[in-house]
Amino acid sequence: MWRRVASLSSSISSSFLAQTASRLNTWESLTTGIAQQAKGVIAPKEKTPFITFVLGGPGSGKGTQCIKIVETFGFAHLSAGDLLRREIASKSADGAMILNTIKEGKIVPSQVTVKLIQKEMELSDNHKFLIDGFPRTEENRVSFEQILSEWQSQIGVEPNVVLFFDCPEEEMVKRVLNRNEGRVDDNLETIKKRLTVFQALSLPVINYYSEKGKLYTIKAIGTEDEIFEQVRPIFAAFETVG
Ligand SMILES: Nc1ncnc2c1ncn2[C@@H]1O[C@H](COP(=O)(O)OP(=O)(O)OP(=O)(O)O)[C@@H](O)[C@H]1O
Ligand SMILES: Nc1ccn([C@H]2C[C@H](O)[C@@H](COP(=O)(O)O)O2)c(=O)n1
Ligand SMILES: [Mg+2]
Repeated sequence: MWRRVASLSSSISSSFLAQTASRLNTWESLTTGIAQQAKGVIAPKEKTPFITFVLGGPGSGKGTQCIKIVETFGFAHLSAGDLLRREIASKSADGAMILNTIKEGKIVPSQVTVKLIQKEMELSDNHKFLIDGFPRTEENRVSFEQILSEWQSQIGVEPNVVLFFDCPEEEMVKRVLNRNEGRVDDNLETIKKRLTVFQALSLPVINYYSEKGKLYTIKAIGTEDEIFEQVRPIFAAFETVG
């Protein structure tokens, strides 16, 4: 059940949580018996959320494969990096800090990133979420789980699926340097820092989900289509169950 069980997190504004509470209560009422009686006419928002985290080093192909997953399985794609870049572009209060952090190849404080992700989830009409490039650190992971744990929800505090695109470093570097999208972090100096951060801070998160039995490791070399053929059966299996 989507129910408030604890005091509100100090890191998230009360008005934001009030909006979320209202939305989640809607989900609660509609995912109970009443909704089941109305089977067949349930709008996507009324379904239990299905959360996929998409992890992997810089240039491992997360964004590329997310596009294919969206096309094939109808997920909403929330890229943490894209949300942060949008903050920079909109010149928001955190924009300058985010830009400097990204240029340095470091990780933006979790409260900033989690807030952006939560807002997008709340605004989405979809119930299936691909959260790309998040959680990048244990701090990211715990921060997101804390938000979820404040609600006694049907989804618990964990993602349904965690994808890990496992790619050799030299291939990731090659891809990032060829990306040509004008990103401030697509240069050799920043990539080296991002790879160090990935090893030190992101691999522990990947190991955590491996121990939880949530991790699906994809060998991220070969053509985009070949890689997607490893991804497809993971979601196809959930479609059959759901
Ligand atoms: N299988 C592949 N073979 C060759 N190039 C690829 C492959 N998959 C993606 N690319 C290219 O590599 C670059 C990086 O891919 P993508 O942006 O999807 O990576 P990412 O994991 O999202 O990286 P980041 O974490 O930096 O956002 C892009 O230019 C993309 O077109
Ligand atoms: N959870 C996250 C995700 C991203 N960032 C910052 C740091 C990354 O280098 C940059 C780009 O992300 P990408 O597009 O490669 O997924 O954004 C972060 O701080 N925290
Ligand atoms: Mg990406």
